[in-house]
Amino acid sequence: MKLSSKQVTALLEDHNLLIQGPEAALEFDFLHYDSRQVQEGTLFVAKGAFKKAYLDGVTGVSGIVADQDYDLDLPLWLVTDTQKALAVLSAAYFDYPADKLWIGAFTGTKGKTTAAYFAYNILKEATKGKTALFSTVDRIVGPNPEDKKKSDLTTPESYELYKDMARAVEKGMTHLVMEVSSQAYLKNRVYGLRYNVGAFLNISPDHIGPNEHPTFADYLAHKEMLLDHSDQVILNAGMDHYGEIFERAKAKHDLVLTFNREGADSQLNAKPTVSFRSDKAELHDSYFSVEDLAKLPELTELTGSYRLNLPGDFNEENATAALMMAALAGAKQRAMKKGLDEVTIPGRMLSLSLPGHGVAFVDYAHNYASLNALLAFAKKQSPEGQVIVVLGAPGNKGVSRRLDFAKVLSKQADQVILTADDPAFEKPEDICQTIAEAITNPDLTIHYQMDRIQAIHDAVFMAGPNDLVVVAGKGEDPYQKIGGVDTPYIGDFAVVKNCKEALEEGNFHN
Ligand SMILES: CC(=O)N[C@H]1[C@@H](OP(=O)(O)OP(=O)(O)OC[C@H]2O[C@@H](n3ccc(=O)[nH]c3=O)[C@H](O)[C@@H]2O)O[C@H](CO)[C@@H](O)[C@@H]1O[C@H](C)C(=O)N[C@@H](C)C(=O)N[C@H](CCC(=O)O)C(=O)O
Ligand SMILES: Nc1ncnc2c1ncn2[C@@H]1O[C@H](COP(=O)(O)OP(=O)(O)OP(=O)(O)O)[C@@H](O)[C@H]1O
Repeated sequence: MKLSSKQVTALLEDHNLLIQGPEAALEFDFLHYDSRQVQEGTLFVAKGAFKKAYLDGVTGVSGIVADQDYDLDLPLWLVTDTQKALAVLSAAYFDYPADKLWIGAFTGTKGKTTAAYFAYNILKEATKGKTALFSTVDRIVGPNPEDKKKSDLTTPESYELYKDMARAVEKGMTHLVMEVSSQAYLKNRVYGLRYNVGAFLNISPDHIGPNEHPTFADYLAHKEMLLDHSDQVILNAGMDHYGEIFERAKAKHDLVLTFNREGADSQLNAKPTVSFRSDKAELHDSYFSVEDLAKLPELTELTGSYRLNLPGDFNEENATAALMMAALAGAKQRAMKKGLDEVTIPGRMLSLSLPGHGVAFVDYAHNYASLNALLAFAKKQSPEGQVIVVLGAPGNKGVSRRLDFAKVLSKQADQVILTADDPAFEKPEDICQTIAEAITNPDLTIHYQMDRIQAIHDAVFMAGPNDLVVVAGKGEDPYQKIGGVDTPYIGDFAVVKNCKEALEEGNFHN
């Protein structure tokens, strides 16, 4: 893969990004945006919080794309937007891999990872293993263990995005399911990228603050951009702000596919394209049915009953979106049923029965909307027992979550053990104190245990046979952020599993 200076100039001109470029005819063997990755013959894109000092002593850069003249004695392409420039150049450098893949994208405040795993599992089945997944948890570019790596961002930098797409194409993948964060649009990581299908799951205030979105309106506007860049769109007709989001979708699409729970209030007085209903909600899985009310030819495989290998009524919503996306990609019902029947997602709604101590859920819920959905489900499932929650809140970020958690706990929990959750540079005791002080329900029993492993043990120990233990916030995260360090942690699910094993061996003591 190479780029010529002529190509670079033409690409930047085509996208109206070029202010001024060099005359010399050059050939670049490599493209990058990080000085630590430079190789011989690199065209370097200086983006974001780049500092000239990063290139001190670095050899190999033979041209630079920047939005200012760093006085580097290198051929310079001066551009209006370096992030867009990186996206455009990366797509070309990796030979436009997006054009060789069917791409389905999910956005929303909650459920992106879950719905993406559902659609991936179905499409993997439907395409006989030729589906890739770019999620917050894993990036999977092929069928073998070495084709899977942990993600650093929900939606990667454009360069990484196209690099991994190219790897997926090289490995024979034909389909890709990905998550698209609002930040990806804000930072132009997905500038110029089109999706075959884009699904909008829900929206509630989140990601508002320094380095993210200045306001909710800005957050929503960036999420809505997915609708402009998708050939077909799927909307949850039950979500907040549906009217506005529907209008935005309608402006670009003759047909907007929608879904809603059977019997839910119809927003905009319109019947959704697809409805779903719970048939049986269990503690470890759920059974639900989906109906294509609009009788669209592209959704003929959809109508039917499904078993979802995960509990949570909100997951039926995620699953319906995933089923619609898979149907639009041409999946057959057999693949849809099998995909959902077998799916598991790292750290999302993992459940374990604890002999004599009820059932435990380990879940990644870490903001108001997700904790509320999770505890509402848990409360519904344990009419005879108590909901015992183990949680904390992170330090030095998302401070408003502390009050949000107190609000949800006050409504939906019977006991809470407040503990550490990525305290960073704050004291977990202080964070827990803030949560406790905002709890308004005098009947909610509050315990404190800063050692997270011990806190989970305590919760299991105090749970009776009809109780539910909910361990929220970290899922299977393998570390705790303490000070500036990612301190290894065995993960909430492993702790609960150890408790279960000890209970089974009659060896569980507190
Ligand atoms: C605010 C934001 O989006 N920042 C992202 C952005 O940072 P940036 O461009 O300023 O890059 P930087 O890391 O500060 O460094 C500046 C430039 O200098 C380069 N550099 C840096 C050091 C060096 O020695 N040499 C060098 O050349 C870097 O490669 C970079 O190009 O680009 C970086 C990758 O190029 C991202 O890692 C970084 O995400 C940060 C880590 C982040 O936490 N982002 C969060 C807010 C985020 O994007 N979250 C969403 C999820 C939202 C959701 O859950 O819905 C996501 O999509 O993950
Ligand atoms: N449709 C939904 N509505 C409300 N809560 C949900 C929904 N789907 C999932 N959740 C809750 O949110 C948590 C996070 O889900 P998931 O990781 O799928 O969302 P996400 O959009 O990828 O989140 P993030 O942006 O924080 O990574 C889950 O563990 C669950 O508790």
